[in-house]
Amino acid sequence: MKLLITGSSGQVGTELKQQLAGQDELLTPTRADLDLANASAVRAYLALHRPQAILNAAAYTAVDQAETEQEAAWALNAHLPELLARYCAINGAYLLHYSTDYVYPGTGSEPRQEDSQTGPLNHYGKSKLQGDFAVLAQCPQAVIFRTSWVYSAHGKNFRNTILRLAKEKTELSIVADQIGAPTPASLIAAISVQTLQRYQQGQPIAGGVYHLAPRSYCSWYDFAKIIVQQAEQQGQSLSLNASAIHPIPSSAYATPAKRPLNSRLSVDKLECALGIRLPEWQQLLASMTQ
Ligand SMILES: NC(=O)C1=CN([C@@H]2O[C@H](COP(=O)(O)OP(=O)(O)OC[C@H]3O[C@@H](n4cnc5c(N)ncnc54)[C@H](OP(=O)(O)O)[C@@H]3O)[C@@H](O)[C@H]2O)C=CC1
Ligand SMILES: Cc1cn([C@H]2C[C@H](O)[C@@H](COP(=O)(O)OP(=O)(O)O[C@H]3O[C@@H](C)C(=O)[C@@H](O)[C@H]3O)O2)c(=O)[nH]c1=O
Ligand SMILES: [Mg+2]
Repeated sequence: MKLLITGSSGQVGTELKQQLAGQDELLTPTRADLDLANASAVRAYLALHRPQAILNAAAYTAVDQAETEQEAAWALNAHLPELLARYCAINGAYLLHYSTDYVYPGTGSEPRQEDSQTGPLNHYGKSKLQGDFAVLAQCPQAVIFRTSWVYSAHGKNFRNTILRLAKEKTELSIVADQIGAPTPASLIAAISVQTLQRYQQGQPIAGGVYHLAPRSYCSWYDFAKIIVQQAEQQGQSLSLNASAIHPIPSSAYATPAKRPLNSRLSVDKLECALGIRLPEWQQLLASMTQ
C-alpha cells in the first residue's frame, strides 16, 4: 500500500517512518520537498502521488508561539487536515490523524472521555480542535488519536528540555498542578501501525476520536523528577540533583498560552477497540535508554 507520512521529521513521524520501513511504499516528503502550509502545493502533491493511506503527523506544535503566529498554526492544524480528509473521502484512502489533550478545558479531576465537552484554552488547542471537526466532517471513517505530552529521544519535548536544564542549572521549579500522561512517540507509532494493519486486513476500527496515552497520570513536576532520577541512575553527569526540583502552581509560571490543569484522558475506548491494555507512563519512561 502507498502510504504518505506527513511530518516525518517530527517526533511521531520519525517513529512512524522507522516502524513502517520495508512494509509498504512510503512517501515521506520533507519541508523542502513540500510546504504543508501551501494548500495548492499539497493538492498537486496528492494528485501526483495518489497515496492510499495518509498518516498526518505534521502539526504546528509551538504552543506559546501559536498565540502570536495564529495563521501558521491554523494552516497546519486546521486547514491541512481538512484538505487531507477531503482527498481521502473522495479517493477512498484511509486517514490517521493526531490531536491533543489541549482541546479540552482542563476543569475537574476526572479522566476525559472522547465525547466530553471540548473547550481549548489557547490558540494551539483551538486550531487542533478545528482540525478534528474538519477531519470528521469530511471523512467520518478517519481515525483521530488524541494524545498528550509526547516525548522521544530526539526532538523538542519536555524530557529533552529537562535533561538539558539538569546539566545547566542547580535548581528548577516545575508546575505541579497540571496533570496528564507523558506519551512516548514510539507508543503512538506502534498503535498507529496496529490500526493501519486492521484496515489493511479489512477489519478497521470505527472512525472517530480515540484517546491514545498511557493509563496512569502524573504532574509535570513528577515527570521532571523521575526524568532526572533516571538520568542520575544512568550515570549522566548533571549539575542538578532531583531533590532540587521544586513544585510550583501554574500561577507562578507565566507563559503566553494558558495550559489545562486536568489533562487526564480515559483510554478505555481504544483499549476496547484494539483488544489491548496500554502501559503505565512509568514503565514506558523506564524503557528509554537515551
Ligand atoms: N508534541 C506534543 O507534546 C504533542 C503532540 N500532539 C500531536 O501529535 C502530532 C505529532 O506531534 P509531534 O511529533 O510532537 O510534532 P513535531 O513538532 O515533533 O513535528 C511536527 C512535524 O511537522 C512538520 N511541519 C510543520 N510545519 C510544516 C510545514 N509548513 N511544511 C512541512 N512540514 C511541516 C515538521 O517539519 P520540520 O521538522 O521541518 O519542522 C515536523 O516534521 C501532532 O498532531 C501534534 O499536534 C498531541 C499531543 C502532544
Ligand atoms: C521548562 C519548564 C516548564 N515548565 C512547565 C510549563 C508547562 O506548563 C509544562 C510543560 O512545558 P512544555 O513547554 O513542554 O509544555 P507544552 O509545550 O505546552 O506541551 C504541550 O505540547 C503540545 C504540543 C501538546 O499537544 C500537549 O499535549 C503538551 O505536550 O511545564 C515549568 O513549570 N518549569 C520549567 O522550567
Ligand atoms: Mg512545547
